[in-house]
Amino acid sequence: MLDAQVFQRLGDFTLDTSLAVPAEGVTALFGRSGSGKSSLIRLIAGLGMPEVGTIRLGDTWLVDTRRRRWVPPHRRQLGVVFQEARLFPHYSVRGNLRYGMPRASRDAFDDLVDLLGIGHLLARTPGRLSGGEARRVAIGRALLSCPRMLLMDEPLTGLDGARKQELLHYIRRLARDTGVPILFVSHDTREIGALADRVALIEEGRVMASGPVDEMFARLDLGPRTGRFEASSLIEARILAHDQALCLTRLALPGMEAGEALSVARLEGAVGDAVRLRLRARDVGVAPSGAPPLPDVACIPATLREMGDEAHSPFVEVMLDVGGQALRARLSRDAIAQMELQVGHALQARLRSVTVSRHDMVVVT
Ligand SMILES: Nc1ncnc2c1ncn2[C@@H]1O[C@H](COP(=O)(O)OP(=O)(O)OP(=O)(O)O)[C@@H](O)[C@H]1O
Repeated sequence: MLDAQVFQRLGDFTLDTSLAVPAEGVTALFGRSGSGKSSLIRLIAGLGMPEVGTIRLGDTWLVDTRRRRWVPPHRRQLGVVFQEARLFPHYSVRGNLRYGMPRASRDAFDDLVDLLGIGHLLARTPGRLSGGEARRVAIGRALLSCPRMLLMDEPLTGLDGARKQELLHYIRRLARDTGVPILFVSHDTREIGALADRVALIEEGRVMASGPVDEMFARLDLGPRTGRFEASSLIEARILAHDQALCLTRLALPGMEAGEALSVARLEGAVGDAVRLRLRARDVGVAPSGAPPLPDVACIPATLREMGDEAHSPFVEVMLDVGGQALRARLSRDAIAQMELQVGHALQARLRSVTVSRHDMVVVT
């Protein structure tokens, strides 16, 4: 859908990369501070021009330096949302949303207002909105311009935990219900775990790996290179039951035996809904197959697929296969030696319920 190949020098920094964003879902552009995320997004949005390169959206050339082609930002059919909402302060929310809105969007107005939960804010001015509300309005305004793609540069930065969760929920709904593909810049693995379908990892001005989010989380080689990509896995679970009295939801994880469940804080979804779980490697333990159960600990039959080789560390990251999905665990060298673990061994993965917080779960259907 979007293909960019750009070269640009910015002082001592060089952006020299390719990026491909598919026509559906959420693609996260992830990298450390100073890796070139904003510079790349600016070139795509048309806020700068590469020295050399091409940017193509579907079959439309936005940039082709060899042919001296450069489409200005307002004609790129891209909706852009930045960290700060950049609303017009003297217009009401309704006025902000309608500003520059093409006729074609009139029918979509009510649905989008509904989808973003901003109906009760329409008469207010931006000064009377919370940070999260203002960003929802900014997203609405960007979408009402009928964009072919939405670019979001760290739209959740600076929001507190609850507002962040709320906005994450709305962005997920947008991606699912509007069909507009989203390119989302973030350096927060939680956000990426909750939102992204694909991840492009940028380092020193170059996208050095990209792929489906679960595969990217599962790559042992990416952890040390990115620093902040905290070792974790994304696992798709299903809601088995809710326990109102105990305020719990019971989840079935892939490969789990009948009767087993992981109990987590009560979730909103219905029985049978899929839940995306982000599990930190340090919270996953292993035990020999057939080891006795423990209260509040879920057991999943697993196979040891891969072992990391971080030298000079007391810990080793290992990759387990649970029901066909990849689960990362961080084990001490001591435990590995005592259990005589080797690739191919069958064992049990163990998860304590309390290690999975609300921020690590998102209902996806
Ligand atoms: N106009 C400019 N002139 C000189 N250097 C620049 C310019 N714009 C960006 N840079 C440098 O380019 C590098 C990449 O910056 P960029 O803002 O793209 O990084 P980023 O990944 O978005 O970082 P962050 O997560 O902190 O926002 C940085 O070293 C920055 O100092």
